[in-house]
Amino acid sequence: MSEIGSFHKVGPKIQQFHKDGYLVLKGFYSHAEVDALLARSKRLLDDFDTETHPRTKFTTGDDNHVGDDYFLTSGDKIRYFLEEDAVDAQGKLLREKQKAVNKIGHALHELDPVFRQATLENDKLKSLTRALKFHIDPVVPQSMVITKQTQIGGEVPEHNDSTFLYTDPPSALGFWIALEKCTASNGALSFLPGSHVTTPIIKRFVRLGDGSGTGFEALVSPEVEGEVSARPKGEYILETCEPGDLVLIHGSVLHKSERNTSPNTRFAYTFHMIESTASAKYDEKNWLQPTKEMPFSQLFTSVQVN
Ligand SMILES: O=C(O)CCC(=O)C(=O)O
Ligand SMILES: [Fe+2]
Repeated sequence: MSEIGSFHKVGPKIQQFHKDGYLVLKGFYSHAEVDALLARSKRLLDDFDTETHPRTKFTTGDDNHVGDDYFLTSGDKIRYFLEEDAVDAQGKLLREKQKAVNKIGHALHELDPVFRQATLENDKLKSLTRALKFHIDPVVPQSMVITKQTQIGGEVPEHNDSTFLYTDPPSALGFWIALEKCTASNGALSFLPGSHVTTPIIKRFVRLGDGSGTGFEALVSPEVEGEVSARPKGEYILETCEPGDLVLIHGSVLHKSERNTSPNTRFAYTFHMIESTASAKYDEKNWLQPTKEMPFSQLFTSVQVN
């Protein structure tokens, strides 16, 4: 049964979301939508130009800065990030390009018509977001396709998303859509239920002061950090998914995914929302910054225009 349409009937599910910090909505996206998103993802991989990519183009010097810049300026573009084990120290690709990309980001929702349709122009998604009452004026700052390639698909270590999209107070909410079957062996997501309540956001991922590179900055003093970062109780739950399942991820819930050691890729489309009212201040140190040409995309606004 697909959990679509009248989301108001799934009040208990919203309670579940608030209790666990995440919620799996089976079949939220239709087969046709998933097929279109998957086909488009593959098309984007075909379009990947290795000649101009900082990790693989011919270079005689230290290209770390170029790599950082490629990442830091990707917020309003469609760019490609490689699997660690797909490229050697000389920048030579060790497998064909379509099987070497770890993720594509970060403005698919804005620039690509198929992803735009699934995100900003999706009424079902808007109804869901309204029903969640998580944001008053939600904006989508970023989107990605994560491919988790066969055999070498990198693990995503334990984290919470508000560390990466910090607002004060935290307001990030992740939308993660399985485009392929996700199992224990190809790196399905797992979650620590309830950790969004017990685990405060104690650091944020920032652009470094000199404008190059990124790092973590503590939000609490070192003495307090020891106390609040103590292991939260409980066991991780692995959430296997079918194509079209949508997982809502609270910005403070701990989650992760293991390396894909299997012969099957694990394509997923993921985007985030944050609050854009003055009461949730977007941090100017965040790695991702809106540009004049492309401010963060509004999903809907509480301001009535009529
Ligand atoms: O797809 C993954 O393995 C990790 C995704 C994730 O952490 C997210 O979308 O917030
Ligand atoms: Fe995440």
